Amino acid sequence: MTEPEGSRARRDPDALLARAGVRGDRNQDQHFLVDDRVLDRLPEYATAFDTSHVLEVGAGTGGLTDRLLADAERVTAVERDVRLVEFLREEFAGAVDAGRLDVVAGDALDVDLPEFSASVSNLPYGSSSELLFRLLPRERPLVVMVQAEFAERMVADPGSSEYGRLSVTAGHYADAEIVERVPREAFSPPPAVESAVVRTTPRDPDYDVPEDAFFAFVRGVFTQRRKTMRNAIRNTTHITGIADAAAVVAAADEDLLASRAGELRPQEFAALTTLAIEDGGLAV
Ligand SMILES: C[S@@+](CC[C@H](N)C(=O)[O-])C[C@H]1O[C@@H](n2cnc3c(N)ncnc32)[C@H](O)[C@@H]1O
Repeated sequence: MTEPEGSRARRDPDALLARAGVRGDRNQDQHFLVDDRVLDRLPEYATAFDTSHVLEVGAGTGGLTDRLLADAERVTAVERDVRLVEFLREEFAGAVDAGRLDVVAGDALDVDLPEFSASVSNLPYGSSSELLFRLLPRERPLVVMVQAEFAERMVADPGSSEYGRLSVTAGHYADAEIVERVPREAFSPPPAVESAVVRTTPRDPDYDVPEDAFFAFVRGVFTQRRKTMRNAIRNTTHITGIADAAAVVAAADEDLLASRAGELRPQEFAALTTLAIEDGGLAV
């Protein structure tokens, strides 16, 4: 009989790599976590959350999957590399047969995602941004390993050089914090740069705005982050979808118009988006 995952010693990540018979391919964003202490800590960052169904994006050789199965009732692990999908299904056959693990083969940007209660993932760095734009709107807690510089952009405050569209998006959906920095040596092969673990806790924003219009506005004006908002609004109608930029500029607060996108708080973008809808013909 297969031992229940919760009661067994954790799998050695080097042994998993050896059994899988693969080497991480940098071109496929394959940097496997081989530091036991980091692997053990990742699920601990999610202990305050509902872990009845944990989503793991990019399961690799299963070092993290193994730790997640120890705590979670169910895990869905998405993996794009078919060799690794086959390996995971064999290595974790007991959990698969028990209905506790579903290994989904495919690109996490395209596959149908389940109704997960939280996600704990060592994300493929090349797709971190698109993956977060997919995961954050699901309004579930996330514990994600990303490049350190990316993590800093996620948690950045207005006025800092790291503040941008990613910070506004993360801040719209959640409180985001860096909980750990992880050196390159924790991975095989080591990535080019340091990594960090970010935890996001979902909450409602303290403003009310139609989301599609808000994100179209934010996406547009950040393409002109060196310009004042007055010029950014005028120059980006092809991205924002504003029909009458002059009307928005005429109605907007002078201080906001003289600022740059990197200085505005999410609620100020929301106020300008509302003007763009009411006066500038921005569709919702
Ligand atoms: C950084 S590795 C993490 C592996 C494992 N979770 C670990 O911590 O050791 C990222 C994994 O995501 C897979 N991957 C890359 N892009 C992907 C995508 N778009 N969708 C699903 N998996 C992807 C890679 O094959 C790789 O196994």
